[in-house]
Amino acid sequence: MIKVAINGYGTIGKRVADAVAAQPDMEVIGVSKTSVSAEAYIAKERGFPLYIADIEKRESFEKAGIPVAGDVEEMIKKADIVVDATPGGVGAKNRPIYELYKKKAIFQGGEDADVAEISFNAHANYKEAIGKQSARVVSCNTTGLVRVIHALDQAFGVEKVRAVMVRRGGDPNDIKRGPIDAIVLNPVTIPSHHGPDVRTVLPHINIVTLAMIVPTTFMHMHTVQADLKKETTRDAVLEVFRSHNRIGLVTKATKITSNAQLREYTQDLGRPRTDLWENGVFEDSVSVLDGKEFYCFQAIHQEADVIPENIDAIRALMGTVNDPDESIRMTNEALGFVAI
Ligand SMILES: NC(=O)C1=CN([C@@H]2O[C@H](COP(=O)(O)OP(=O)(O)OC[C@H]3O[C@@H](n4cnc5c(N)ncnc54)[C@H](OP(=O)(O)O)[C@@H]3O)[C@@H](O)[C@H]2O)C=CC1
Ligand SMILES: O=C(OP(=O)(O)O)[C@H](O)COP(=O)(O)O
Repeated sequence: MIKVAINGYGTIGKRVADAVAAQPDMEVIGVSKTSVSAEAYIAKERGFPLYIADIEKRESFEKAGIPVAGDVEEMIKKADIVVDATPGGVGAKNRPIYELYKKKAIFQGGEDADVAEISFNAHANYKEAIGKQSARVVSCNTTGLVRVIHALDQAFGVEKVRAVMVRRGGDPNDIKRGPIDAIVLNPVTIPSHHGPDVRTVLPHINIVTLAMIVPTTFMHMHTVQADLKKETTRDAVLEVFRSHNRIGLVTKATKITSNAQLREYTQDLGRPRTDLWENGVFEDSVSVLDGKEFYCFQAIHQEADVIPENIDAIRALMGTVNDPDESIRMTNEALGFVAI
């Protein structure tokens, strides 16, 4: 069993912990926080040993009825691999301790690309990540873009991509950013950082992205346009998406045309935390004009789509599964999901 520590038991960390616990070949040996909050009680309820960044705070946790297993350094020593899910930029500050104890480490998209040896997406570069000491799972928007661009590139070749990220203003529980009532060009300059971030995984892709932030919390929404190298048809593209295990299709029959309705749908499907781990491509939006111009809308659940990628990154770095398709299958099966 791979011993996994999750350093940062927050929006992403708590989802990664549950996903690790569901896998047949790995276990959570500890999670960490800096202060008592709701997630500390969830970690206790799940039976995950809780470690804390500042051991001086042990009394505050124990007064709150939360047992403390030790400090973060002790957790790191016990692990084979650490998933760092601390706030953006904190991961880079934690890297030296992972290096000190020679622990493999997975970072998240809020870190700069140079935090790790490779920027990771299971479908795009799992084999290049095998055995590496560190990886950065690219952020939710980049994960969503890489999945659809890589699928199109493999099937038809991609000349260039132009995409717009309409990003959520904050996560549902992230009241620090609300209430929100504005459409913020973010950044107002073009391109946004997403294009260069896609190229950390797919360096050959000619891509320009634009981004803004809007008053919603449920999911991001992308418009994706790609010039394909080979002539194709809408049906052929839909077939590629239908056969991809992390690209879902929001079908015409559901009458879903928004992130809110899609969240309701994942809730009714019984997904844990209503998580949409796959891309939510709107079937009716999939278009191929003049045989080579591809367009679509896709919803990206920011809290969820990076979670299976973290699991596959664990297997790749640990070198326990060399076939990306086998790892992806194991991960999806253990999470109990088939792409919508
Ligand atoms: N939220 C999202 O939609 C997405 C986030 N990401 C990326 O994932 C990473 C984590 O983001 P997110 O989960 O939203 O962040 P959260 O703020 O939800 O969680 C951060 C967690 O890290 C803990 N923490 C903070 N500092 C330390 C420290 N020094 N040592 C140990 N633990 C610490 C916090 O504990 P405490 O609360 O007790 O302080 C909290 O549990 C970021 O890089 C982000 O960019 C990527 C895709 C989507
Ligand atoms: O939108 C996201 O990152 P990205 O736009 O850099 O891909 C993630 O959801 C994290 O966003 P946040 O930094 O607003 O929490």
